[in-house]
Amino acid sequence: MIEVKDLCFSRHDGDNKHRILNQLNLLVPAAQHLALLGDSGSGKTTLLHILAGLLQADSGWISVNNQALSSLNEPALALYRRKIGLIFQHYQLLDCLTVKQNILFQHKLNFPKQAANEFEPIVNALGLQNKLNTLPHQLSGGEQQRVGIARALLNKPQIIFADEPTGNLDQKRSHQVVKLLTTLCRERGINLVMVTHSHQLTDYFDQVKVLRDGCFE
Ligand SMILES: Nc1ncnc2c1ncn2[C@@H]1O[C@H](COP(=O)(O)OP(=O)(O)OP(=O)(O)O)[C@@H](O)[C@H]1O
Repeated sequence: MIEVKDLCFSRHDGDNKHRILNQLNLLVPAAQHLALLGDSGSGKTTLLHILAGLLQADSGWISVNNQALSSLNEPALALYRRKIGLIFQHYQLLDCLTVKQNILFQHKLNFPKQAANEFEPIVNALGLQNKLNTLPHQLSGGEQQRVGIARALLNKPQIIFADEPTGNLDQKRSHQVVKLLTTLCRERGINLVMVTHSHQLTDYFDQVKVLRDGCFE
């Protein structure tokens, strides 16, 4: 569950202060899925980064699974970030590693002593079983994004934040990827917050919010 109250965040551009998020409120109940829309520059990525513990809010209150983010010190924040999955528009795969190595990489870093038991079911669900020894540049955009989703899911995240994961895909592939992502998250009870520019993809979500002038419409 994600709760946000009166969240404010500004960027400084020289002497100018630019308010990006202004008294923002949000509630995403446990296991629910939120689609986050808004014009370019409206602050979607900024909000995602604050919720992921990558940026610090100026003021306001954020609670994720009953844990107040502002109360976490740096080691606790690092632990928090381990429990979330991040999916990016540009996939962020390591080009010198195979698909299998890419999917396992973060799990090995986060849980060096644990077996990746979910590897096979996740790879099969995403239809990647025949691509495991392939390098990322030999894959289509949709396939690369499925590798990004597999990598995020393997860490057994409580929450996934996805920043325009279909930004580089055509309409058909976008629907395939979002359908897979939402289905796999639902099966696992994972909260999902996905930034998108596409209103056509919002049918897969429980909630749709549009950012404008620093708060939701
Ligand atoms: N590192 C930064 N330094 C200064 N300003 C920034 C920085 N990153 C983003 N901004 C500004 O903050 C505002 C919100 O940016 P953000 O990336 O959150 O928007 P967005 O809604 O995700 O946009 P898009 O849909 O184009 O990705 C924009 O005006 C942007 O120019």
